Amino acid sequence: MAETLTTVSQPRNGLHISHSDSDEENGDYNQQHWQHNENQAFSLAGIVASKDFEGEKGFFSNAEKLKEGPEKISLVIKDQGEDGYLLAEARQPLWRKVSIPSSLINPYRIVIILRFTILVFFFQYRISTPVHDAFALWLISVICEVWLALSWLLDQLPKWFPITRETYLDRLSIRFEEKLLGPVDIFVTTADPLKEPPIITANTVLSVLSVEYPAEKVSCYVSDDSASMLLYDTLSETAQFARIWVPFCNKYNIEPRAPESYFSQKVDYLKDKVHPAFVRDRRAMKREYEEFKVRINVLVAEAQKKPEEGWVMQDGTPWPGNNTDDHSGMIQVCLGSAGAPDKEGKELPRLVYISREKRLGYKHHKKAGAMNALVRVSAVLSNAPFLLNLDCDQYINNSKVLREAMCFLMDPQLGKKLAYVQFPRRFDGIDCNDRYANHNTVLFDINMKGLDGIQGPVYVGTGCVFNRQALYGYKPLSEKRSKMSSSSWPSCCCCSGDSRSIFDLEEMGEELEGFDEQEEPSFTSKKNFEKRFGQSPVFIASTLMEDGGLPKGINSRLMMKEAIHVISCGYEEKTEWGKEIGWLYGSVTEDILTGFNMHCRGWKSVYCMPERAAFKGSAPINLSDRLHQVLKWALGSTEIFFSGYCPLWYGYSGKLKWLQRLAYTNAIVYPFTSIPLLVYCTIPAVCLLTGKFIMPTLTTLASIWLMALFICIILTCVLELRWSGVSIQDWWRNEQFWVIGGVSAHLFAVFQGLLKVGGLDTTNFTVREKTADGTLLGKLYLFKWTTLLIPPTSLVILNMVGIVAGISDAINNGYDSWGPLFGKLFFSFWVIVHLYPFLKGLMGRQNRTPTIVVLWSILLALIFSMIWVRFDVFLPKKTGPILKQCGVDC
Ligand SMILES: O=c1ccn([C@@H]2O[C@H](COP(=O)(O)OP(=O)(O)O[C@H]3O[C@H](CO)[C@@H](O)[C@H](O)[C@H]3O)[C@@H](O)[C@H]2O)c(=O)[nH]1
Ligand SMILES: [Mn+2]
Repeated sequence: MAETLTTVSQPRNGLHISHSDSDEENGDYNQQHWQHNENQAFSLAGIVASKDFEGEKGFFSNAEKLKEGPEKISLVIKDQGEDGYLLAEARQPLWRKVSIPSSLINPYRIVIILRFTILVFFFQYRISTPVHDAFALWLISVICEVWLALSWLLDQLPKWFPITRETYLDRLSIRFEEKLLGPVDIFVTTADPLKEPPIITANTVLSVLSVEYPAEKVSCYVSDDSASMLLYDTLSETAQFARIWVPFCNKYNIEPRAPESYFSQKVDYLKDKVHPAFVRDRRAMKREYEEFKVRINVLVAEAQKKPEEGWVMQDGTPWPGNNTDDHSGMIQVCLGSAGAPDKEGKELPRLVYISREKRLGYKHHKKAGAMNALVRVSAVLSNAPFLLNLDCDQYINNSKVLREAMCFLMDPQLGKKLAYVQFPRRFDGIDCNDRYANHNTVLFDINMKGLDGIQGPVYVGTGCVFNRQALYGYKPLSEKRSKMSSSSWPSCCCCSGDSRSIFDLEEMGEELEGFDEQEEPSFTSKKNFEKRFGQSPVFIASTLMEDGGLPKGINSRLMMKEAIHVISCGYEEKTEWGKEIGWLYGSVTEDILTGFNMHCRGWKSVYCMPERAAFKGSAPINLSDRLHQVLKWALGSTEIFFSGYCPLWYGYSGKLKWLQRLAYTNAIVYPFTSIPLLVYCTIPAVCLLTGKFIMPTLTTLASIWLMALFICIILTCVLELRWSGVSIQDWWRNEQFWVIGGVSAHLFAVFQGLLKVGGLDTTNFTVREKTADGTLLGKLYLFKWTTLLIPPTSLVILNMVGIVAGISDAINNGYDSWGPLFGKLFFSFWVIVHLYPFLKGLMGRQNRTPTIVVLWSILLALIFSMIWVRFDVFLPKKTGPILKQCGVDC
């Protein structure tokens, strides 16, 4: 293969070799490359705590001189000629937008319009025909109907342009040599080793370390908000185990690369493809993994009881994090380039343990705060241009996932405007019926595809690859720093030309003090940068490196010192962190808020659904935990609603597309729909009990409107399922859980949100508990009482009583009343059917089906006994008047 090697130096906005005329939406061909000074800080070993700097004693036993200067990047351009094919192939786009076939989408759109039109006529009829003997009931139900219809519209419109996308990983490899792929910093957040078992985190970390990507381009940062020595020890063990696990993964190209889930898969050794060497190695590896697990379990067991004098590290020094809420920042490089090749001598990705400083009196802002600390510390230590964010229980299930993301992020056109690539969340260990709609299929397979066709999917908190620059509060590249004097940098007067030179560390020599000796003009802009990013010159310098990489000329000791500095608890004071940059504070759903702010700035996002699920995580599978999770999300939304960031009135100066705004509005106001929902679930019971109804006797025209409406509702659903490929069962689960969550968690969220606004609520969410044995469903039947259960329980009882009362009443009043009763019963059954999974959850495990059967039997028994009683009453009733007459007469 003839190759021409061309060396190019680094231009500002990436190098444009070719001449494509295709537009951004199709990912045209241009070359881009990434300059990266790898591993500078990773030759360090030893735990670093901020207090150690106070005494100025170095912790860096084997601190290494840095490699000098940025490496020049070689671009390989395949020669024309026999390899013309490759060149042609490399010029092809890296991804393609796949529209939904118009035969599927157009009928869907037509039905939506039809449904909307019919709704208008329906409401015209509803409003013009009040029920006079039940006016209040009628009024309430009409208000609820209008409200629900609006919420439907809010949910429906953003699904107008659904798309899917296709990536071409082979073209990515042809176009970008391994060396040219963009480096990625991967963040794993943990907060509590008791609720988040270390073995789960270890699995996530192992899946990261063995990801199919050049090892020198991957750094894994594990954030530990609990400052637990258990996690720290676990990571050291994990680093050791990675030395044999990673080569095994690469050798046999296995999936997934999280050992727990890999070994729980069945392998058919009788299949002819299985090589004997593989069988042998797999067995050996399985044994190794079991031993690894035993070691972790020993650590966990040891960690159960904290010694009085606190934890002590292996070398005898006390553990700096003995007080979880008040401790210094800690950084430990568990795997670095220097001393950490794998068993076969190949380089491993870097693995860094981070525990940010915590002090009493400083808000730590939970996950968002942890993420921001990670953004800064990684900027100082590796500064990869891309970031992947994972919860500790979300492992990489598709080892090519980083390449998938690069197909978009490294696209020379789209990449400039792309804030993040979001992958769907998929889960392990959910009961096969998915009783509480944990898979969230409707969100991940319908709504997100719809958003992808507008401005991009919302950020869901995990499984998302970011463009680092998008987190720094900039607008997309075209109007970014080169025009810093404009809006985003109001008082910056001196940034003509290449802003990078302002903070070129090289000019300032190795010591940071160099920054303090800046001349006047740079000084003002330096002040602006500090106001924004905080007082770290190294960090500020790193933000100016558009393509990542570390500034040259600072040594690793300084880097570590800066790293500790940027994770100190006071670092964010008087800066824009959490307000304009990084993960935003102020809501328990920091994810929606952060993504929303990026979209407001004009960034796009992309939804990527590789065939093999990209990530997998755990989900709360029992009723109470699930309701609490939904409560947390809904409360997060109400918080945003009452904050300054409500999509109804925030960000009109920006570049948010209006359908995208509708989608965000929907994501924020949905908890409020719980109010009409609750009312509407109560109405049928009230109707049955009072014998009134929300509608007057139907005219023929009215029944036609009603029928048409029902048909349209069913049709939209059917057509939606057809274009999205979602199964009817998943959809139904989602409907059910929408009602269950609506009348419990969402409702509470609304009130707690209101209380919070009034400063009265102090709800604190702790970390959700994750189970290590994802395959065991024991927890599904775990029953914990929470107040969340009250409203749905009451609804069930109320409607059951209503049914009983209604039926007995009808029996009492003769067969004429069965007609109107049918309508009321229908609505009541509708409520009960939706709440059915809730009812099952309420029953708990003890004799699963029997209890439910018992319950139903009680209901039926009630009905029949009522019938019997009524018949009994019925007989004297008929004779009653006669008797009475008799009595009068006699
Ligand atoms: O003080 C904290 C609290 C939490 N976490 C981490 O944050 C992640 C999410 O917390 P979890 O308790 O698992 O919450 P979930 O309900 O599963 O969170 C979902 O919803 C959140 C809010 O929308 C998102 O941020 C999450 O990514 C998403 O998984 C976990 O890795 C935690 O370790 C921290 O690092 N520090
Ligand atoms: Mn989680």
